[in-house]
Amino acid sequence: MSEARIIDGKAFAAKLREQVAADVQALKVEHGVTPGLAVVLVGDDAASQVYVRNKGEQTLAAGMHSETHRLPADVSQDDLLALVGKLNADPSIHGVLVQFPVPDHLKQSDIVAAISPDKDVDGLTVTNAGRLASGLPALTPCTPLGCMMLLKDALGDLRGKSAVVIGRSNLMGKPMAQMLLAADCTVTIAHSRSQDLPGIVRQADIVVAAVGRAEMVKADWIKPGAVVIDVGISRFPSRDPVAAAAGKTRLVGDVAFDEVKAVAGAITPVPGGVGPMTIACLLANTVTAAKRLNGIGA
Ligand SMILES: Nc1nc(=O)c2c([nH]1)NC[C@@H]1CN(c3ccc(C(=O)N[C@@H](CCC(=O)O)C(=O)O)cc3)C=[N+]21
Repeated sequence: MSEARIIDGKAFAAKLREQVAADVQALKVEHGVTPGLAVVLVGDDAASQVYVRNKGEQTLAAGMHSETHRLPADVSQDDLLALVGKLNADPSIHGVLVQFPVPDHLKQSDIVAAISPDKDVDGLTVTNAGRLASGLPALTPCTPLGCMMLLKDALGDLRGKSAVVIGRSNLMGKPMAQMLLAADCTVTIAHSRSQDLPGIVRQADIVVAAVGRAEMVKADWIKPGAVVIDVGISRFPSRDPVAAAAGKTRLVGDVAFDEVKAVAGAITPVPGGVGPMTIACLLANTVTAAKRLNGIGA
């Protein structure tokens, strides 16, 4: 058995962003529409600051309109919902995203519910979850969408494959399972309460790990040749003590990469796998939303 192919999510995401930029250019020239994304950040969580800055930069680089709204950590639910309402009504904005997590006094589900489903580029509203589950045109969550693109690239046809999704969050596990099902996979959703998780995962041609437990998925869980997609991102202090003292972190996925790559057929690394796809898919979803809001075929 040879070593797994390492799936280069960073390169794939760069190509997808080029495609998005070309779509944006065509929308501007042919329809006079510039897709616009508004990101709302509450408080000053360090990781969120980095993600939101990256989103803004990549949105601009694709030729789109970008707005970042920074609100204080103690903002009231009413003030936050008022901003979401304003963005829903703003014709220059086609995508509205509230960065999570939000401080404890705010209710995530109520915030999501306030976002117009047609501008819900995170695909988190009940309306979009229902559309996805019903096979209707939807805006779908960016991370599972990126995983599907990588899987289709790695495997071509997914029909009839056995897929195991580890994790059942609304943001990742559930929509991932729906997308795999729509692609005619035989889908199992496993989670922290599943009995014999290793035994379940060993059946899979496709493993998507999205539990948020560092290096939980081991080599002896993997059927030889399986495609392994690692969605986990855990942060630890850098191995270099000097860098660690300066606050540098290293990212670790849900998969024990070094051992699993000896068994798998293909595997995504962390970082450089699914993460970059998430932001590229956010841009793609914003273009999709802009087209639909303007009645342009999409
Ligand atoms: N409303 C909302 N929508 C989100 O989509 C959302 C969110 N809130 N809150 C946080 C999570 C996390 N997330 C990531 C985006 C990009 C990378 C990414 O680009 N990761 C790089 C590394 C980045 C680094 O070095 O920190 C990689 O994996 O190679 C990771 C994670 C989006 N999220």
